[in-house]
Amino acid sequence: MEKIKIVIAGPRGRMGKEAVKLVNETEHFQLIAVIDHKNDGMNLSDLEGFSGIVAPIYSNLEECFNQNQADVLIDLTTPEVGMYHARTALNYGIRPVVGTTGFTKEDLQELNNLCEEKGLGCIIAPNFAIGAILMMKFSQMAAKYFQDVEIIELHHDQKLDAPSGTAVKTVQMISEVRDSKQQGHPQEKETIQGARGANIEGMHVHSVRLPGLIAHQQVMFGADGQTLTIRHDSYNRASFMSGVKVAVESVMKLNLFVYGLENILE
Ligand SMILES: NC(=O)c1ccc[n+]([C@@H]2O[C@H](COP(=O)([O-])OP(=O)(O)OC[C@H]3O[C@@H](n4cnc5c(N)ncnc54)[C@H](O)[C@@H]3O)[C@@H](O)[C@H]2O)c1
Ligand SMILES: O=C(O)C1=N[C@H](C(=O)O)CCC1
Repeated sequence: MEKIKIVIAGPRGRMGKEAVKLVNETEHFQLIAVIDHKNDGMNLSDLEGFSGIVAPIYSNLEECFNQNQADVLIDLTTPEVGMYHARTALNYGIRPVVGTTGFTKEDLQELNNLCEEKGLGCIIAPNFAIGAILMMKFSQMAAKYFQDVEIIELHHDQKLDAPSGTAVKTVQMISEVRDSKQQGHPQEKETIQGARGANIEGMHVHSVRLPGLIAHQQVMFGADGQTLTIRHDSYNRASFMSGVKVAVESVMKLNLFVYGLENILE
């Protein structure tokens, strides 16, 4: 079987390190280069923690793509950088698998259009953990029967974006089945701004940031005399890697834009 040639952007990050390990340990994957805004011209194997993992380091994405024939770009960086990387990859005929969160609706639309124009696949996955995908799907199922919902997402305190990509995706999935509803008391007033969290499509999203956490979300539904809580917890970043693997394998067979791993899992 021909190996899938992969470039990873953000290899020294918390997720990037796990992705390097995954690609390095997967027989039909080949790490051909990495994108890092530091260490340009060095080799990954020269850096602490990557002993024996040979891949040239580029700070310039175009230079990397001009010098290496990649199939897939895995991006695990920051929203602005990730958007630029995904757009550039598609322009080079390379399929992006993006775990980076914080993309806007306009960003997603732009990538969708670019995929159509180029006839290429691209996967944007706000959460790669299979359990998180199920948590979102179960929440979507529950929302058919419970209209009142609040989302509490909890992450480590080094996270840059709020609300989380998973929370935004959960709102989107629930709004596909939930009639619009103004929740809470019609005359409710925040005496301190932000007390009710973010309001996305009429659903309140509360973002908790604490050291000790990794990635967690609970979706709470309420109805007369009962509540239902659906919760998922990631306790380490290895929990995301089976999803990254599936996404890389799937994107090679795709010629369209996919937002959310639930769309490719069987
Ligand atoms: N989809 C998922 O399942 C999932 C899971 C965890 C994290 N995330 C998201 O992935 C992203 C990364 O998370 P993290 O915890 O690894 O963050 P991190 O801060 O540990 O890593 C980000 C890395 O990006 C690098 N970087 C920044 N600018 C760059 C550039 N121009 N070129 C190359 N590299 C650059 C940084 O040096 C850093 O090493 C975040 O957006 C986070 O929300 C998604
Ligand atoms: O660590 C993070 O940052 C995570 N971000 C994702 C999100 O924004 O939903 C989910 C997984 C961890």
